Amino acid sequence: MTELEKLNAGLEYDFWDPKVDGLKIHALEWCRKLNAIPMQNTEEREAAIKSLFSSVGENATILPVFNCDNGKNIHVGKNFLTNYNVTILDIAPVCIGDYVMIGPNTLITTVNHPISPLGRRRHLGIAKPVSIGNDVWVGGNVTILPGVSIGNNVVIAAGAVVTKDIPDNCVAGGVPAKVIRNIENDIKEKD
Ligand SMILES: CC(=O)SCCNC(=O)CCNC(=O)[C@H](O)C(C)(C)COP(=O)(O)OP(=O)(O)OC[C@H]1O[C@@H](n2cnc3c(N)ncnc32)[C@H](O)[C@@H]1OP(=O)(O)O
Repeated sequence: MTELEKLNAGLEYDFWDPKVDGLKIHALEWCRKLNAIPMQNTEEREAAIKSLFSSVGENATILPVFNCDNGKNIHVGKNFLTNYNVTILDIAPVCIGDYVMIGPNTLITTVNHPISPLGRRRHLGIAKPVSIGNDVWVGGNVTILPGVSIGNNVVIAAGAVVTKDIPDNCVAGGVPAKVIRNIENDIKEKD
């Protein structure tokens, strides 16, 4: 198996492998372009977001500085908003629904490194997908860890570290994040 095949199979891979490392080039180039486009050039920014991501719905707003690791592993629905300094390490797929807002300085990471120092000296990584449902507000300074699924109609409180799945219809917060309270979904068909 090549290192890329191992990565895509969810196995440990060598992140120094040139083909694995090469995935960053597209992201670095398009993040640099997107971050440099003035905010008032809406159409140019939307075109850059489309080039950066695998898929994105209408009305995407991404404030600078945005960074990601591949871009083509990011799938986003409509009405997506990220505030300043959001980072998505999309070594594995990151699937985000409709009407999702992400607060400043938030990190979504799909990648872990071994706990063993020998594994880290061998530059091993392991990637697991992250998914976020519809109508989710992720507050500022949140960290979402590899393999986590967040349901629909969820608020992640500022500063949370989300280590495990979060169900639908709740506010979750803390380190590690736990459900703080359940909330109603007041969305109707016409909304
Ligand atoms: C897209 C953007 O740009 S977002 C802009 C950036 N803004 C932010 O990041 C703000 C995020 N907002 C928060 O974190 C808010 O505290 C909210 C939305 C989670 C408040 O949610 P509510 O359900 O109304 O919480 P409420 O204020 O009633 O507090 C409920 C409990 O949760 C606790 N709590 C509230 N916020 C947090 C938090 N960030 N972390 C941990 N616990 C929290 C409260 O202390 C309280 O605990 P208690 O019952 O023991 O007293």
